Amino acid sequence: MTTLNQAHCEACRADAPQVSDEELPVLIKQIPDWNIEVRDGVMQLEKVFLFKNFKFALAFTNAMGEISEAEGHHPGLLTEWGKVTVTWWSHSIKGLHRNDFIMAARTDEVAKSAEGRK
Ligand SMILES: C[C@H](O)[C@H](O)[C@H]1CNC2=NC(N)=NC(=O)C2=N1
Repeated sequence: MTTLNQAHCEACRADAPQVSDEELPVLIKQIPDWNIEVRDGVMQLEKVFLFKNFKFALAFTNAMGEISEAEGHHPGLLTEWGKVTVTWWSHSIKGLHRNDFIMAARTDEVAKSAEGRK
């Protein structure tokens, strides 16, 4: 079975199913440091990554842009001095899809090799 951080996103179709109540605890266990937030009724995955300064935060942001473009699935990215807040959800279904868990795991992989982590 492919682990989340080696998987790839499928196309975001408007009729795709959201992650079920049964799948959610199984998937969230695989990305242990991510939080579930609900904003305007939309369930999202969120995690804050800390860096030594803005330059390193911006470099991580740009690296996230690269993998997002490659996968055709994009996060919310709040880039501040010393930290980046990454938020994943599927706009097309206004909630969480397996793609979001894949990209959260891929985000952790990018962060592992990012310079200037705190
Ligand atoms: C046309 C384009 O591929 C779609 O709008 C993609 C772009 N990136 C996306 N990213 C996210 N997070 N959710 C989407 O539904 C989504 N849709």
